[in-house]
Amino acid sequence: METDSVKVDSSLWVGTKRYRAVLSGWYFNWTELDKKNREKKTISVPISEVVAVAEGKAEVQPQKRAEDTDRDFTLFYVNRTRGGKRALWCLGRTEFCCPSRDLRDQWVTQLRTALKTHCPSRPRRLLVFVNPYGGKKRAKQVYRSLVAPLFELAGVSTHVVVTERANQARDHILKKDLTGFDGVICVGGDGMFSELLHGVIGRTQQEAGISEHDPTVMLQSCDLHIGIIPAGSTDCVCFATVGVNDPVTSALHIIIGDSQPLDVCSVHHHNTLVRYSVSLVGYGFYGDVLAESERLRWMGPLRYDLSGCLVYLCNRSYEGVVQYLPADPQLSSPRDNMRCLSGCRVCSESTEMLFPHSDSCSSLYSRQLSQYSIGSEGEWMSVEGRYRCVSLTCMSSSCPRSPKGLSPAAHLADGTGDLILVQDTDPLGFLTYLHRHTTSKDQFDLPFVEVHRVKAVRFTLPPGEEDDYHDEERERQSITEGAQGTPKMACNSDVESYGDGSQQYLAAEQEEPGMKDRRRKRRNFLCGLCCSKPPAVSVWNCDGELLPYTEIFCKVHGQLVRLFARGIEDEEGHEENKSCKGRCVLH
Ligand SMILES: CCCCCCCCCCCCC/C=C/[C@@H](O)[C@H](COP(=O)(O)O)NC(C)=O
Ligand SMILES: Nc1ncnc2c1ncn2[C@@H]1O[C@H](COP(=O)(O)OP(=O)(O)O)[C@@H](O)[C@H]1O
Ligand SMILES: [Ca+2]
Repeated sequence: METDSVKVDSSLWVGTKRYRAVLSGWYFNWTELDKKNREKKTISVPISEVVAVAEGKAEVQPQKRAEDTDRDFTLFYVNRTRGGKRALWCLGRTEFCCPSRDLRDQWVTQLRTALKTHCPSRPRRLLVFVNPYGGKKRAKQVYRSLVAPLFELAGVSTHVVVTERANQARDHILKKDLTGFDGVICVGGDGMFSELLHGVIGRTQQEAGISEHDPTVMLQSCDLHIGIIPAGSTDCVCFATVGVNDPVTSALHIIIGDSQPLDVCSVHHHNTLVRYSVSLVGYGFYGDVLAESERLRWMGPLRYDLSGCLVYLCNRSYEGVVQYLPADPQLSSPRDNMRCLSGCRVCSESTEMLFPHSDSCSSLYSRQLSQYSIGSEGEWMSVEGRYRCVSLTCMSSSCPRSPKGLSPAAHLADGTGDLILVQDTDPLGFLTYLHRHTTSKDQFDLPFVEVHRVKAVRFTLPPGEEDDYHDEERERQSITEGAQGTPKMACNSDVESYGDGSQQYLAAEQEEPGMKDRRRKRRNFLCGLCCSKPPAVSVWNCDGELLPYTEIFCKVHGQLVRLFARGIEDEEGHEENKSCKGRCVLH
């Protein structure tokens, strides 16, 4: 077959030694001397992981570019090393010296041709949003020092926007001309990623003429890829889709054009879309932790540790009615210990059901497909009780704080989410549950914890349970109504239409000034430690944003968006590359 034919086969100097090098089809293989143990070893780099080929003895930093010698060329490629437990990617660099200039030109031309032939889907132009406000407030510096030089080396052009306000990135993607961009990049944390997610999904539905407010609608999957350069506090989405929150690793996944489909959960209140989520929709503990942490943002990532302790000490639980639509248990289960790794079988089988190639549906296929559309089948289940936390996660939600994640066997792209119900229990029991997120012990193997793989969830308050948050909300509405005379339904107050007909959703943080303060006061745990009447109602944490509603309907949309990633690589699968250690440049 043409692609397996040898393109170039010659001897080349690598360092002071001359060995054979072969470029054939998908791989560039060469031999070099391992300096450490002074023995020959063969390096094999897939063309798909070549970052750049440069004439001469080239360097990454433009200012250090060496002179162009006419018989040398430099190869830059993905090199895997170890960073603790996780496989980090870094930029490998090897200089080759050819016997003649012609042979050098032949190598460079053939390598560049192979790149173009085998990697047509690599991004050439990216729209980059940098959030100077999130995490340790180092996003600009991280981008400038670690990422921009790699994009330049790889010939990727960028338009960089350093945001000046919340939701600027979302609004830009929703309304500006995106012609010519092959992807959008978030330099920040989960909250910043969520802005790009809302922009890309909203834009795609706008262009497809689909109303996002209809909870039963099948959303159009989005082609514009999203990349994440981790520079936030939790960086859960990056960690769960790449396996590590390292800017260079993520930049290399973006450059080589990896593509990882991702499930997205839509959150509705009555007939209004409130938010989308890819990691956590959490009520109770995680909601209270987020609410409390907003006050402590000046602490950076540590704010979650302090607010986690404060919320834990308040020992709160909340009444709720949870209805859920179970996914097909024959396909997978949250307890089957099948971690979702790069090339995951469960996710690739779901692809067949979510996006069939053939029109003719086999009976099995049509039965399985139906499980992905809500409403026409399946039995809704309903439970009611008092819960420490109710969490819905479309993925493992692993993060540096919890390397296994909220649900270790959840899948990135299988069209389902895992619903975790932690019933009210004694403080020690709940601490055990939380602590197991940081150990290898099974956090679901506790009597007060249940987990279900689901396609949809509805949360409501038990009849008669007062929802003081909604009372405040209605009070706010009546004030607004008085002022404007036009009745504003609670569920429409979050939708404000712009002249161009596009609908913007006022995310929680854009609600009326003062509402957040009232909510925070109600939730302020320092005073709450002693307050006699704890709030009956918690608040929802949706990927790091607080939701302005308690009663919500969540639905999982399989593989709705795509990230520049490939899932978590199984460390064992790349033994041979460990020997490349120490050849990395640009730390
Ligand atoms: C006694 C030991 C306690 C350890 C508890 C470990 C809990 C694991 C927490 C995992 C949370 C993963 C879900 C991610 C949510 C993010 O979207 C959100 C916002 O992330 P961002 O700050 O925007 O990067 N972060 C939080 C903590 O709500
Ligand atoms: N320039 C800005 N000023 C203030 N807030 C911003 C800005 N840019 C983005 N944001 C908001 O900051 C929030 C937190 O950003 P994120 O990058 O997730 O940091 P962290 O991980 O620390 O929460 C996001 O919800 C985003 O909407
Ligand atoms: Ca999933």
